[in-house]
Amino acid sequence: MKFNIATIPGDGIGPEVIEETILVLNKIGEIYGHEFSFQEVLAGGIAIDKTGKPLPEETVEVCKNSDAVLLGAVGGPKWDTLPGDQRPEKALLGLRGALGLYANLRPAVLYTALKEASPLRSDIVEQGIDICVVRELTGGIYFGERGRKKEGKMGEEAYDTEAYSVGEVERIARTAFEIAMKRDKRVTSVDKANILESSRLWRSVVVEVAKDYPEVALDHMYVDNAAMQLIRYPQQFDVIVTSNMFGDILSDEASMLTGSIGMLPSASLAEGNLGMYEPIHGSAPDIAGENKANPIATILSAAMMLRYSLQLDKEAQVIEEAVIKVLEKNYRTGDIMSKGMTLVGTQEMGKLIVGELK
Ligand SMILES: NC(=O)C1=CN([C@@H]2O[C@H](COP(=O)(O)OP(=O)(O)OC[C@H]3O[C@@H](n4cnc5c(N)ncnc54)[C@H](O)[C@@H]3O)[C@@H](O)[C@H]2O)C=CC1
Ligand SMILES: CC(C)CC(=O)C(=O)O
Ligand SMILES: [Mg+2]
Repeated sequence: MKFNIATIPGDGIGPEVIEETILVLNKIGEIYGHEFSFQEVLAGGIAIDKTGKPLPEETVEVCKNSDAVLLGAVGGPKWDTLPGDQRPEKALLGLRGALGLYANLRPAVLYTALKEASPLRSDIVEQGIDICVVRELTGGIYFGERGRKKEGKMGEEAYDTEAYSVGEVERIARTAFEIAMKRDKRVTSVDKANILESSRLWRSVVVEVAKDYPEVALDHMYVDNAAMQLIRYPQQFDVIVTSNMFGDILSDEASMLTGSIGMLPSASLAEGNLGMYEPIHGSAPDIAGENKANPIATILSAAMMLRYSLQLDKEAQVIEEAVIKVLEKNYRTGDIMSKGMTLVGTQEMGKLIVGELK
């Protein structure tokens, strides 16, 4: 079959990890007789440099007309002094909004081969970690009203607004319960309902949605406690459903349980089949251009793309198995390196994974 994939390499390590991922997809195409047609488009800092805008209209159009979107990362120090609404990161929010990508799935799985890379106590690590963070992606404080007021009690004030509607919470809660039904049937809803009105609404809507899923055990946790519990005893979590900002923060934390942020993929899903797939990390300016970035998060994001947008389950599994095989052969990028392992760069890791595809 033929599939049209929009690719957005973006900035920093984005182009490096996307390049390896395209090699993996091309090899999958060759083995299974699919044609992946890649159309590269601009977003982020590179788009600002080339067009003056972080998210050109053409990019949105190409993405809307594709079967799926694969993104590296955007942002970097070069653009840090720009006003908030002109920054590269605005492209991400713009794309998520324009494509209606309200559900962000971030699976944190500790591979057996990487147990030594986890910073957790060995008795905790031995039990294995498999958590799915379901993050609301088109609402909350990243999309709320923001601005500045010239006069405040102590001078100029700045504000950002967290707001959620019943409809927004209901659809993300439903996504989380549907996912839990295919897993261990446990949902933890994370909020700050002891303080925030938006969290109180969130909690009441999640309780209502839960009534449609009597087989799923639901509990609630305040976000500060959840941040601590993730380290103390991660096995207590199966599916975590939470708001845009809490999910952003908790998933970076959860990534470390699996060894590195360079391991965690994500799928951002809309109502239909269209989805955007990206590693959860950013553009990592500190290692950009040095062939040091771990491409596995992006390669596993491509596997999620095959599974969720292209319905190629078998091919997705083949990619995931190839990643495991390379890790079992003790190859490591710097972020997951430990004693006795073989250190490889971004490109070598990509080629090793391609070599394991069967
Ligand atoms: N989805 C996106 O495009 C995102 C973009 N950003 C942007 O990226 C820029 C840098 O942000 P940071 O806060 O530094 O977060 P970051 O995720 O880019 O980097 C944090 C740390 O993790 C390391 N790291 C990240 N990905 C890695 C990989 N694949 N392999 C090995 N090490 C990796 C980096 O070297 C750095 O030490 C900023 O402009 C930020 O706004 C941040 C998060 C998400
Ligand atoms: C750069 C932000 C807009 C987003 C972010 O950190 C993320 O989605 O993980
Ligand atoms: Mg983030």
